Amino acid sequence: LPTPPSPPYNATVLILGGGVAGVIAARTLARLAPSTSFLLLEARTELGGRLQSHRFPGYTLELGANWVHGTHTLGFDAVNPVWEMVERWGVQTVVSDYYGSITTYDHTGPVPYLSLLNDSLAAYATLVAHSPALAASSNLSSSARDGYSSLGYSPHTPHEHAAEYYTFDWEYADAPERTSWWASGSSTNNTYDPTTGGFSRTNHFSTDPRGFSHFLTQEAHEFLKPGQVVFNATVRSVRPFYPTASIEIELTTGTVLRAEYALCTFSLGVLQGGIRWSEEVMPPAKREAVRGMSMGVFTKIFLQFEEKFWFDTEFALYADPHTHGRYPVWQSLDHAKFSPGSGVLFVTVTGDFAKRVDAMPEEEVKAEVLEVLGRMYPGVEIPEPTSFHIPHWLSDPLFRGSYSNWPAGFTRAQHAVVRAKTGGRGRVWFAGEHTSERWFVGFLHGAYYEGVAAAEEIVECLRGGAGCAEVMDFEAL
Ligand SMILES: Cc1cc2nc3c(=O)[nH]c(=O)nc-3n(C[C@H](O)[C@H](O)[C@H](O)COP(=O)(O)OP(=O)(O)OC[C@H]3O[C@@H](n4cnc5c(N)ncnc54)[C@H](O)[C@@H]3O)c2cc1C
Repeated sequence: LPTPPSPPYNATVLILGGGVAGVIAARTLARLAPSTSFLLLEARTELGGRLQSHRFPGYTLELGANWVHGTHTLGFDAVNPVWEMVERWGVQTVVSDYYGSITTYDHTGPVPYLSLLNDSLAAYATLVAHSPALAASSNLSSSARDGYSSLGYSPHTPHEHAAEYYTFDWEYADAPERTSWWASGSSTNNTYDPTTGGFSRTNHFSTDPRGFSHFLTQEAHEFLKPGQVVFNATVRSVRPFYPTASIEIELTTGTVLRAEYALCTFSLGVLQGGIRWSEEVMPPAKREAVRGMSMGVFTKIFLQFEEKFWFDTEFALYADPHTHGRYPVWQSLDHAKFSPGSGVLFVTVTGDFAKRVDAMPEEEVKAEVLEVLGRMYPGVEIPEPTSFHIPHWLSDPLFRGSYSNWPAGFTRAQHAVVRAKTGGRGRVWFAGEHTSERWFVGFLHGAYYEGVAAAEEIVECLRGGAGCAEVMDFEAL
């Protein structure tokens, strides 16, 4: 049995947030230091964080993460740990055919421009292939747009812009102008290229009616003991507790919890503006670095119709004549591979356009989406959808965006500050998708590895090792 914490502590370690990073950190603590008491605090009533689903009649929709990006390549060692859990718990997935199953449209209806998509894919492949050389030359400040331009790729027409959007913005949730060339390439290679330590080039899409989060909740059920998780626990402030040089967490209910150590796994968006931090926990240099990174917005808009009237491919790309990123990427779930007969279709928006959509009344968004469908299908009277749903990741105070993006000009040193532990004597660790340098584009596997790494350091610290000692000198920054 775990040793009870000595008064005045509620636990030796408080884990803040029950997404992938928090749950996997808890699992790591339970495995490596089973006698250590910990409490996982989560504002919602379930685990999963940005793994969240919603039901339409007969179909489970993934509002957040939907894909395992990269699995495993035969003959190579690297295996995506999320893929291992997905396989272990029998989560249903199918391979997404991003480039082989797509129909192209513009405002006049179906228009063939797949060759432009292939050009943009080739440009993207060259862009990411250059990232190791950039890292070696320490030339890390260029944007992906600088990279494209220097490689001779520059889209001009709406079709070319749509093709570039599909290969870039749709992944990074932001535009090439605002995204680091080096970091986007490095994260892509570390995920997809087995020859540079990545997993594989396949993307598996969850179709599990229990929700994609099933793998994480099952993993949690296996090791979490009653009383180790507190739901409906929304953290309001994090500060040191001086009498014993430990950490004090105040919930929005006014309840105060104390622990020797804390691990904060809240999203970058929440770190940027959702919590009252004491200066010891969020020194000015760290606050500045946190603000310097950006939180992308990736919003899927779901529609269900009585019956399907659209493309038979998995994906469709729409090129708007005037506005870049206006309802560009469409996915059909009423497809033989997914859920035939479901009548479900969704469109994804990102970046500035997604920010606009997040702030609009849903009826207006619906009207715009139906208007675009009308342009894609000029001869079809577009029916009223029977169900419609938009997740609001940006305005949700528990996330404040979808996943982090590494801006052009943001340095590795600044990122190290975002990740660094604080609290005077190293009492608060930070982990989550945004703290992963190797897999920064908000990947589930980045969150996983960061949860493991932070918990391992805490265990080292508990054992009296170096984990506690090495605290960054923020004053010197
Ligand atoms: C729309 C969308 C699509 C995505 N698609 C993919 C994909 O296909 N594949 C992929 O690999 N990744 C994808 N991602 C990214 C992936 O979901 C994240 O990288 C990952 O889930 C982050 O896990 P985390 O533990 O770092 O953070 P989170 O999941 O955000 O966990 C943090 C937890 O802290 C809780 N919390 C926040 N504030 C407080 C507070 N004040 N008090 C208490 N609790 C609080 C939250 O409720 C949450 O449960 C997507 C994300 C989104 C939003």
